Amino acid sequence: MGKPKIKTIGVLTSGGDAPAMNAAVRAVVRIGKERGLNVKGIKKGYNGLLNEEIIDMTPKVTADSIMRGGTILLTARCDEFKTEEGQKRGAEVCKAHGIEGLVVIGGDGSFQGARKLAELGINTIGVPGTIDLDIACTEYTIGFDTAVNTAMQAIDKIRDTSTSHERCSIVEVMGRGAGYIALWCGVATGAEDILIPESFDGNLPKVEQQIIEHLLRNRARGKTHHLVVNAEGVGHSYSMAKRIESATGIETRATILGHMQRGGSPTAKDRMYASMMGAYAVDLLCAGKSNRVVGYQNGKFMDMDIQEGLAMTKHIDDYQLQIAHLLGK
Ligand SMILES: Nc1ncnc2c1ncn2[C@@H]1O[C@H](COP(=O)(O)OP(=O)(O)OP(=O)(O)O)[C@@H](O)[C@H]1O
Ligand SMILES: O=P(O)(O)OC[C@H]1O[C@](O)(CO)[C@@H](O)[C@@H]1O
Ligand SMILES: [Mg+2]
Repeated sequence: MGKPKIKTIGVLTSGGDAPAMNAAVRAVVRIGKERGLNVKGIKKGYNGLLNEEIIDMTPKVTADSIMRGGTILLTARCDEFKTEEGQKRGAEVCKAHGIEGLVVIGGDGSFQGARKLAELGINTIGVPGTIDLDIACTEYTIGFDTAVNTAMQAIDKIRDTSTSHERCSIVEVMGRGAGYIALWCGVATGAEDILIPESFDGNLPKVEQQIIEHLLRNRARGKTHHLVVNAEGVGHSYSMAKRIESATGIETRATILGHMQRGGSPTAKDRMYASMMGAYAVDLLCAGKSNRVVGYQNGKFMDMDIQEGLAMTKHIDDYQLQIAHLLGK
């Protein structure tokens, strides 16, 4: 690889944190150094950019971070950056600190900000970091694998006690408007019902009635537990539990797993893919690229225009849905 034209790049994490964001940051720092670049770390996402919370990144700063959850750069959501003034100021801060290229590790919202910075002359590359897996241009996002495994382990535990008490349990998992975490956890824990926003038409009484009938059928067959994995995009787990209990007389409990799904030591897959994606982003910047998002498709890391990537829509595979349903029957 020839000598890159740019000398200094920045890296930030934005939106909800995701396990293995640290691996991506570490790769940006180490591969950046390898390519002869200065690397600056911007703390607290776009918030820290606007407040100029910028530090020099050396391999020492990222030492002992690859196995840690969260993000050593901290993260935030920043409404000011959604405004034109905020974005202009962000680009000015980059220029004032000599940051010619920027790696933004975050979700779809963060990529909107990255696109604006690219329009304002900062070479910007997005790296998909979100547990939700809700970015259409990539089959993998940093943190999803760890989050699914964390949620799966929690649900296994709930299933133990639910079976002992012969209860019905509803477990609500994260994912925002996407049902990937629910689908994966549901299949992986042998859930009887999996509720995801992609196949939810808004008719809650209908869904509850289906669960009630399924639960009663299973009880008649002698099944001692009934596990429902519900995506937060469907929600209403507590009220659902109350209505199921009063309709069936079977004790029903709801658990919302919440932020524990975003923490914890990342899986090997997340560490590996995040490392590759962080490195890939640096190499795109070295090649003079901007306004690109790194992805993983058909077994390969790739990149595409951010706008194009954001315009794509993602669908949960029909076959997977159908099989998930049959497995829980
Ligand atoms: N339209 C936009 N224009 C500019 N910046 C944006 C835009 N939308 C979001 N951002 C910036 O990106 C930040 C993170 O966005 P958001 O809260 O949607 O999370 P995300 O990156 O999608 O990650 P996750 O969904 O995993 O939490 C926002 O707080 C804001 O600073
Ligand atoms: O941490 P916050 O701001 O409550 O955001 C929670 C949201 O962030 C995510 O964890 C990641 O996008 C979603 O699954 C969830 O809806
Ligand atoms: Mg998002």
